[in-house]
Amino acid sequence: VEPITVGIAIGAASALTGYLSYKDLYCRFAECCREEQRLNASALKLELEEKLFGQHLATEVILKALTGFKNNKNPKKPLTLSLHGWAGTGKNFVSQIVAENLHSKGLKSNFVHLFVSTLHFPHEQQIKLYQDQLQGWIRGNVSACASSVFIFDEMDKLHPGVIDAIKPFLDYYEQVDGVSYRKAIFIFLSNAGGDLITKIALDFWRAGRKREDIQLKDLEPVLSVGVFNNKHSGLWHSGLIDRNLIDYFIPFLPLEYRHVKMCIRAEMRARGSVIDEDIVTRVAEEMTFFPKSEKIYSDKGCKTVQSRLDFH
Ligand SMILES: Nc1ncnc2c1ncn2[C@@H]1O[C@H](COP(=O)(O)OP(=O)(O)OP(=O)(O)O)[C@@H](O)[C@H]1O
Repeated sequence: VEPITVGIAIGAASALTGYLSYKDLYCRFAECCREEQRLNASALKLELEEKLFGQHLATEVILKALTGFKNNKNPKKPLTLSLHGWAGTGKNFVSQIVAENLHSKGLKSNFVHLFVSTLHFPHEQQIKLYQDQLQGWIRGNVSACASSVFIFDEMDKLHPGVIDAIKPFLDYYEQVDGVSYRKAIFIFLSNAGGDLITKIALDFWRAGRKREDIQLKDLEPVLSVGVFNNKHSGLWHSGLIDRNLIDYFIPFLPLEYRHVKMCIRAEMRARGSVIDEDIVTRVAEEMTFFPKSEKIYSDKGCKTVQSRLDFH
């Protein structure tokens, strides 16, 4: 008998004789919903600090919101986060990091669900159908796993009203039709409010103040009112805002030239390339910046960095 075969046999036997419970063993091979699993807050902090550039507010609020929520054994409502900002500033990127820290398979997990407005809810005439489907889908998934995560991308392209269908699930009810939604997490992504965020960032810049001095209180109230009154935010006159069901409005600041450079270096590192500062500068200089007079913020954030790098 080969030593390897013996090792496997011993491993299997010890597992079966009680070092690992049946559930542990099962969950090594199949994905399990572990509702009580704690969040590794320091790992999430490290990951956000290392990978997410130029977003001190988003990093701080996301960490605070998730640790508070996951440490609470008895939350009174699901966690709802609304992420706002210009294109390419990291909203999808952060959602992916958050998803991976909650369910290790991230967006591929059976317990993480991504809805894209233009893909899943494209027709204005079908709002009623979408509302029914959305309710059924969320009810089914939360019944199967209470700590399910739902991400709604392109909220600004969602017809007003669709999202209000899930309002009862986001409220302070202990149960709705026998299902508790209190451990679920809902994340909304939107470009709405990007103009308000940029204006405040620009005001700070013009006043010679540091970007890192912008505080949540400078932005959050403006953002919630702005989004509520914006017909194209997906949350126009929404009961979710009206009833204070959104826990955090999280601003993503527009990215500057130095952040774009950081994204380029990160992408080179991810590809296993040696970092060549000449290429970094060349790619960064190909990007376009606004406003016209000062050219501070990247029009597309870090969004086209990957494809531009292919040309160098
Ligand atoms: N702040 C950031 N820090 C690090 N990388 C970033 C950041 N913002 C964007 N990126 C990089 O750019 C890519 C595109 O960004 P992402 O898809 O997160 O933008 P977005 O804000 O969701 O844009 P949109 O509103 O257009 O959907 C990411 O996959 C990531 O590689």
